[in-house]
Amino acid sequence: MSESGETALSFEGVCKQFGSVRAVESVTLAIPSGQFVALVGASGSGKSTLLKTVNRLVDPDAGHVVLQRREVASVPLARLRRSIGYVFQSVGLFPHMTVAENIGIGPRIAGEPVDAARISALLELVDLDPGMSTRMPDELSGGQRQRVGVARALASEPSILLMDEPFGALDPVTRDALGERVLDLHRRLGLTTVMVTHDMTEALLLADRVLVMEAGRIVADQTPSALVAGAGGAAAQALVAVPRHQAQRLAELSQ
Ligand SMILES: Nc1ncnc2c1ncn2[C@@H]1O[C@H](COP(=O)(O)OP(=O)(O)OP(=O)(O)O)[C@@H](O)[C@H]1O
Repeated sequence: MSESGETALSFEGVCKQFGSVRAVESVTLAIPSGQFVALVGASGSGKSTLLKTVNRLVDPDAGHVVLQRREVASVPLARLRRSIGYVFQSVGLFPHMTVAENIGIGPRIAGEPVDAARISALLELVDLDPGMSTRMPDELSGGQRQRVGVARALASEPSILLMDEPFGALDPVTRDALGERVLDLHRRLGLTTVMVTHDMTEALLLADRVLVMEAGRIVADQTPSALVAGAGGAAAQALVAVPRHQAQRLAELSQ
């Protein structure tokens, strides 16, 4: 972790309701620059909704979201989204565009197209052969597509990376390798990263800090080592019980 002490992203009393569902309920939180945060919790607890308030895919009913000292609501939408790398589970590559065109789409829309050397460098960042730049998305494996999604998210040189279940659809080996790669990029590029995941093992192994959401609220805010040591309360410990139990069973097998 290379935290500068400066706050990169903060939520102040953020609320979002859909009809009668209180998806996000009074979330107040500050994320220092350079931190890798995992956001975990049961399905429907509000993780994606909270993440989407940062790039304004969701506008809160109340409260403020502040990114790099500017309230996101006051930043022109295109500029805001260019300053944020966003990776989501379904990747959303354009099927009729090559890998290179997909990676360069953000800068191109902004009128600052990237050259072939930059595309190659971005592909290398995510461990893909630059020769893949001319392929179409349907000529890639799921893991390769997700790597292209990460390269695309990094193309505008964002300082913050938001990931919503980025590895959810991948096999465990690919998932592990890509998680390590993203952690490496997070460190090397000095990013601030917020990752939504259902996988507590992934959260514990990748993040500096784990936030647990329940019914729209943050109910635990702990380091991985504190969580493993038993901190965070009942909801957090119910999630930690899964990897703990698996680790015990594996240890028994090796005896
Ligand atoms: N656009 C929407 N319209 C109506 N309800 C919504 C909308 N988006 C989310 N919700 C509801 O808000 C609640 C929180 O949803 P959200 O997607 O943030 O949860 P989550 O923790 O990310 O869930 P999952 O882990 O299943 O992705 C859920 O009850 C969901 O049905």
